[in-house]
Order: sequence, then structure tokens, then C-alpha cells
Amino acid sequence: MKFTDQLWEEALPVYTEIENHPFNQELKDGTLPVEKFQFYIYQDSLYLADFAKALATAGTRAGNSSELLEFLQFAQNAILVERALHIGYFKEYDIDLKSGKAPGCFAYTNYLLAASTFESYEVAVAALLPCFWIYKKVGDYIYENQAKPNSYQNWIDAYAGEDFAKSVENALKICNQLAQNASESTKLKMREAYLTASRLEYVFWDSAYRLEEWPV
Ligand SMILES: Cc1ncc(CO)c(N)n1
Repeated sequence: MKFTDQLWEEALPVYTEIENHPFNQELKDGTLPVEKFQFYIYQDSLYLADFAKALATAGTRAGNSSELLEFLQFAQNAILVERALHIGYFKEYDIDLKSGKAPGCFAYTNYLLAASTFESYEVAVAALLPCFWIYKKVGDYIYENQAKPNSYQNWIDAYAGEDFAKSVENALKICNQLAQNASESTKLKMREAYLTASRLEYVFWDSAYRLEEWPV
């Protein structure tokens, strides 16, 4: 059994909650209120800017230049997706750019930045993996079950598409290679990091669905 299969099995209850979350169910059915999607897109633009930094940072800690290159490409891609959001959705919706990160986005981005900086490279990679893998699974699930036409088609196509699938495959491969050479204690930390980041993926969607605000 691959290490990533073990990760998937352990975090499956979290993934199931993500798939069943009203945000993703309504996105799939095309009934998600546009206000919630706008909130999500704005939060996601803030997320992607930090995600790119976390990816580049993890890359600098890789043991070889091919993994460094892979992570720099992931980082570049996150920046390009962030820009595309601005060119596309930000123009389409009149998004308020001033409110800043809601607590859910804040928790997730800061976790990824901290993990990529202060944890071992192996643990950093495990923390970054759910961003790829969960989005791929959610994208495929929605694509296969979606109502047509769907006003969120661009978003669905981005994550169910082949380019994103390639990145996910590469991230999984790196994670499995690292686990093969890792100690038991490192693998335990990798599993914890994967689970934590999976939970934060849930928190991020839930935050958007609730239009989350700081309590004070
Ligand atoms: C919150 C979140 N996680 C993962 C991705 C995919 O990179 C994204 N765009 N946003």
C-alpha cells in the first residue's frame, strides 16, 4: 500500500464531510448563492498568494533540484491562478478587496506558511498535499455529478482538468518517495500534517459558506 493511500484512508471522514458540505453540493447543483461564491473567490485569492510562498519555501528545502523545480512550478502556477481570478471573477463580480482574510483563511494560510518554514521538508510536503489532492477529488466529483448548465463551470473545469491532474500526480509521487526513506516518527508527523491540512480545507469551505467574520 502506498503511503498516500494510507493518508487517504485516514483522512477519508474529513474528505467525505468536504464533499457533502453544502458549499460543494450547491456548487455542483449550480444553486450556490453568488454572494458565497464571491466571498470564496476573494478568500481564495488571498489563500493562493500565501500558498505560492509556502510552495516556493518548501521547494528550497528539497533534497534535489528536480523537486525544487517541481515546487517552483507549483508556486508559479498558484500565482497564475490567482491572477486569473483577478482578471476573470474580480471583474465579473464587484468584489470588495478590503476586508482581508476571514479566520478560516487565516488559519489555513498561516498553517501552511509555518509548516513549510519550520517543519521538516517531508512534513511540509505532507501539509501541502491536501491542497492538491482534495481539490482534484472535489473537482472530479463535481464535474461528474454537476447540473448543466452551471454558472460555476469555469471553476469546475479548472480543478477537474488535465493540467491540474498532472500537478497532483507529481505531488503524490514526491510524497511517496519521501515516505519511503523517512523514519517512523517522520511518517507519523507527515500523517498528522496531512490530516490537519485536510481539516483546514474543510474549515475554508465552511468559512465561505457562512460568510465568516471575525467575532471581534
Ligand atoms: C483553499 C484552497 N485549497 C486548495 C486549492 C487548490 O490549489 C485552492 N485553490 N484553494
